Amino acid sequence: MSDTLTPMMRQFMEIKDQYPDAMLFFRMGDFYELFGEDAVLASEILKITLTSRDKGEKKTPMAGVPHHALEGYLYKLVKAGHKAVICDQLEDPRQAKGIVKRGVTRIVTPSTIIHHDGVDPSQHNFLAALHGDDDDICIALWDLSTASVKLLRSNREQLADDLRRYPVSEYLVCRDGLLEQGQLVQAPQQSAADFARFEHGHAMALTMASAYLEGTQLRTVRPRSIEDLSARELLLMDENTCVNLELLRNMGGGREHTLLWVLDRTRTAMGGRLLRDWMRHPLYQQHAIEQRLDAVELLAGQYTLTGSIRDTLGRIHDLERLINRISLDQHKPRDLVALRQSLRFTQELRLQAPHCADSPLLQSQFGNMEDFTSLLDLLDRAMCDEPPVTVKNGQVIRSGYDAHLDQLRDVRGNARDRILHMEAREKQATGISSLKIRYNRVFGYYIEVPKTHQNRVPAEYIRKQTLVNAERYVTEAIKELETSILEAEEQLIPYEESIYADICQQVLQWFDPIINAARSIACIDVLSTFAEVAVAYDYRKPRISPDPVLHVQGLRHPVIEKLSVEPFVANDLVLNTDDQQLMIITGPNMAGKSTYMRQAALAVIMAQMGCFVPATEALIGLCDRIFTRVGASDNLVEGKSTFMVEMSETANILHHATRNSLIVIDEVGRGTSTFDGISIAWSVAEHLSSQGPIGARTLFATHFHELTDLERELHGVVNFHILIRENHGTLHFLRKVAPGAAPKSYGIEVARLAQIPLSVIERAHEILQNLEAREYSPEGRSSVVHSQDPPFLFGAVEDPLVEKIRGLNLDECTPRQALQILYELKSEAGGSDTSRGG
Ligand SMILES: Nc1ncnc2c1ncn2[C@@H]1O[C@H](COP(=O)(O)OP(=O)(O)OP(=O)(O)O)[C@@H](O)[C@H]1O
Repeated sequence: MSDTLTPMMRQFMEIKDQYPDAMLFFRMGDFYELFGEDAVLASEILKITLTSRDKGEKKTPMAGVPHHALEGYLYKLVKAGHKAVICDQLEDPRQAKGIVKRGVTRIVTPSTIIHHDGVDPSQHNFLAALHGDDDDICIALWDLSTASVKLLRSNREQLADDLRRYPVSEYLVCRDGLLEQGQLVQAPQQSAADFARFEHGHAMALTMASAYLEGTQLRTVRPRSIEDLSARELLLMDENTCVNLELLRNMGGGREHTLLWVLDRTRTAMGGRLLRDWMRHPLYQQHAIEQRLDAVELLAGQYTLTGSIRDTLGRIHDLERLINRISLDQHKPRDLVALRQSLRFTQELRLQAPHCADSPLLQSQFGNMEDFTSLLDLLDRAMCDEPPVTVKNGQVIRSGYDAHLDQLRDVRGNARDRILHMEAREKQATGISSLKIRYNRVFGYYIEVPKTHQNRVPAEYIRKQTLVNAERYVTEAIKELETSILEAEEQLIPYEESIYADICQQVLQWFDPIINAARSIACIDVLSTFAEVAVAYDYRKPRISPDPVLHVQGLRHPVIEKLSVEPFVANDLVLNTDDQQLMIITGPNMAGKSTYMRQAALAVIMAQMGCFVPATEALIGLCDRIFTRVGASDNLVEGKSTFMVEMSETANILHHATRNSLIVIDEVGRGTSTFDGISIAWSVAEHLSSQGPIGARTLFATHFHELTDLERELHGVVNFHILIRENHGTLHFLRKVAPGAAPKSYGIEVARLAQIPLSVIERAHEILQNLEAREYSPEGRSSVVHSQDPPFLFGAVEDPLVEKIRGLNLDECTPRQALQILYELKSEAGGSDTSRGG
């Protein structure tokens, strides 16, 4: 290290050397300063002024941010992919002998930023730790800001898909190659004792995550709740299905026009996060679902009660994150004020418990909220109403809370009065009316007497300084006064800080009750949101059945009915695993096939979340999984063609669906030749049918009319179509689903609607007639279905080979000639045998 460095820069370099890969924020007075390359980079990313430091060493670039604005800047840096190290002053600079002692207090990475400026209130912010081999990967998703963990299991094939569903901002892996963006960390030798109750893989993943977090927080970090999703009975949906149904995100990745967009009227941040959890993981347990539905029913039926519950909820801050910030020592005095307000309204919420006695779920949620009277009493007595941003500015603790603090404030606050009082006393005692008590930094307080009154100065005055026109003195009394004022000033802030820290400690004794209350508040928020939405949009309570049935009357699509300019047309739906197990749905493009099928899946998801459904009546048989094969979006990023995506999605369904699943197939086999496509669609339908190995409730939309023949072939397959009225070549979409197959496909009419040139439309009609002439056998059965005479797409064009065969006179051929002819024919047809004859 260079000898020319100042002691402070030497201290900086020593710390920086330990964290070469991070940007070091070095506390100096009211600023956090960055030096060297860190400063240059920070000035670019944070748009802050770059200056330079030029004290005894060569010029060093420097940039700084005010300490009170640190969190916002950290958030920006971390978002830009950097890691920040915070180095604080560990002692009061006024007390410091020589250079102020400094040390690293925390390290900030994407998953460890917990300040409200830096985290989305409606989302978790997870660190994902992965442990295991390709076949069995155990994952711990740890949200430091809420002290909660979710455990999942996955495998190599599904990993990316499983992780995509959660807001993860950092990944840890125990071995290379497990996940591309994962940071490699050393696998633990053994799991931490706290996690020993979990099975090995999860215990190891938890240990990896806790070691990493403790390394950033420089303190013990423990989760307060660990939920093992792999052990819960939940309705499973892969990420594809969530995207296809636009549950939380629309196809473009945004929140607009999703189911979440319709449902999210939560009033608290905690409720917002829980709603997303419930949407990702609807239940698969009749009793638990019914408990939620009963709670929603009670709330939906009591308008005034629910209104007042929701008003109260609206005043509760993010208790979960507040208490975690306090526990990780990253809080401001205003957080305690927010906590106080939130607890006050939590108390108010508790008063509603008796009105919710008929719902066991609501009762248990209210039961989990402790009485916070004594904590509130402490916060009321201790905390000012509007404390400043930091405790360093004082005025955080209310007067009357601590007698000594009041006394110190008194001494400082009354200093001016006491001086004026002393001045008046001295004037009177000496009879010098021009005597003044003044202050300067060299002498402190002193008495100034004009030269003209020197003869009246009492003997106990001690001369300190002579000016041209005046003399300055001190007295024992003035020294005492000064000492008490300065002492009070010096003691005041540290003393107030110590009281504040003590209050935080007392608050932390309530950590568990506050977290429990936060979770209950979240649950009450979501249930009352469901109630509000049910009333607002006329959703009804579904009945839940363990049998694989789906009977819905007047079913609507929750999103489209809100967006549609035309009145939404409701439809009925009956599905079971017996006589109506697989619905083949036909109808022109734009008729409403996708909408009808998606609304069925959404109704099941909503019901199993515990939400009422957009229907007049619904009997929902529990679904273990929902599968969708929808649309044909190229996944070029992953290098898969439209057809490949279609086929992988279909394969996934065929491998994993059970009799209790719900399957939505919106066309399959489109991205290949017609015959291949029909054949694939046909055999997929057979496999899914009740005669096949799966037999799940299935909605199957197709433009292949051939598939409607399945109704005659397989028990349980039923044709439905969407009604259309055709008037002089113009199509009217009636949106009504009716039994039977669509009479025709109307593709060309829809093409006309889309403004395809008339000449092309007319030619298409001609070609269609050609095709239709050959499509059906004389008995009216599809030729494709029965593999007789596959239709020629463009009329009867004779193959020259056929012509040649027809022209042969076999009676005049020797066997050798016949063989020769056969070789020739084969070679013309593209075969590779060589002729042996002459
Ligand atoms: N029941 C309904 N009531 C009112 N409008 C509807 C209804 N169903 C569908 N629509 C409207 O029609 C549009 C097209 O519907 P949808 O995408 O379901 O058609 P589709 O038959 O699946 O078409 P394609 O075969 O081209 O995929 C929807 O975006 C919606 O605006």
